Amino acid sequence: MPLAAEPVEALEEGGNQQQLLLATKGGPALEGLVVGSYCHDVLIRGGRVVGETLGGAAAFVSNVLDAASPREEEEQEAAPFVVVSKVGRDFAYASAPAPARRPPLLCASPTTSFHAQFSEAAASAHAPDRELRRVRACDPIYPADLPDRRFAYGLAVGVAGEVLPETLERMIRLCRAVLVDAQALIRAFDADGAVCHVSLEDTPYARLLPRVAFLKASSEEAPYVGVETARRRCCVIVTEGRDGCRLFWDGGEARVAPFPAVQVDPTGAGDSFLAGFAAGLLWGLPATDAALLGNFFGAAAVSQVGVPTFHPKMLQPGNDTKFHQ
Ligand SMILES: Nc1ncnc2c1ncn2[C@@H]1O[C@H](COP(=O)(O)OP(=O)(O)OP(=O)(O)O)[C@@H](O)[C@H]1O
Ligand SMILES: O[C@H]1[C@H](O)[C@@H](O)[C@H](O)[C@@H](O)[C@H]1O
Repeated sequence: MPLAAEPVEALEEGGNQQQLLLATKGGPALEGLVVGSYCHDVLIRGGRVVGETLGGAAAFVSNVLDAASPREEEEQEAAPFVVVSKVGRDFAYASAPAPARRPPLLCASPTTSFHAQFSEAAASAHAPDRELRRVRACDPIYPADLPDRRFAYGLAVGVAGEVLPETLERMIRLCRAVLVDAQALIRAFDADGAVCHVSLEDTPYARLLPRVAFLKASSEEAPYVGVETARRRCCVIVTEGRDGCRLFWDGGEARVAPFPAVQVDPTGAGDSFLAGFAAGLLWGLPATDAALLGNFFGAAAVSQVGVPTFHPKMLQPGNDTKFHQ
């Protein structure tokens, strides 16, 4: 499939409003561009550190895109996508599978690091179950850090404001269709590094929305995205934790059911969802079916601590799709 020289309208006109023209349809796999930094995650419960893991949406996304790429079992080749990520010399996970396959750019500043403070109270499906604090921040990702060539699709998945507006704009120019995680656009940090949100409309990213194919937000982020305005510019997906997700587009919406899971760590659920969704579109699925694949990977992510390990059998037909501890 030739790549468009200019950004194209990602949604088909008329007909199936949610079908993104991304699929390979049996042709060679299409190259993607994932932009967002790997980070260090420290998990804290009751004032005690209970885990230290590789984090950053780019790590979770890479993991899912590789797992979901259709390959012969004996073929060890990774899925075709590039990750543009920045870390410091203190980066502790250079040999973990995702960064080892797609190494980050090294900076003089330290690796972005988050402390996730989990509440003891059982969280509802839609309430935040952790407070995030950014304790260190690596450099932003600049437009010049992106490879100078065309990509079939792009995923803007910053965690700490590293995907600058001008970087997203360059992604839109380079990629035929761009999928964006709202957390890359609306996160702000108070004096202690606590994550808070700003209204998308008040950011320089807002004017780029009509050139974005899909915008994913968690239910906590959705009010800051302004779904009613955003859905007129692109397709908006709101993830609702254990309740699955909803898709909103201009003139319609759909709810997509979840997969049952035993949640042990919610980190990366949204990232894994978005990557599963993108993989579904690459498989040629309509958006609602792609969202079901997103729900599958979201459920898989919460069932393990940190970046999950997927067994190849998980994606085989007839697999029992319940995720247990
Ligand atoms: N407890 C759960 N059981 C089943 N599926 C879940 C559960 N939690 C999350 N998911 C799946 O993962 C998706 C994303 O989860 P969620 O809405 O919590 O995103 P998020 O808040 O962005 O996550 P995070 O910030 O932790 O990465 C959901 O739409 C759902 O498909
Ligand atoms: O590793 C996690 C993950 O990528 C989450 O999606 C993000 O919200 C956190 O900030 C990050 O620390």
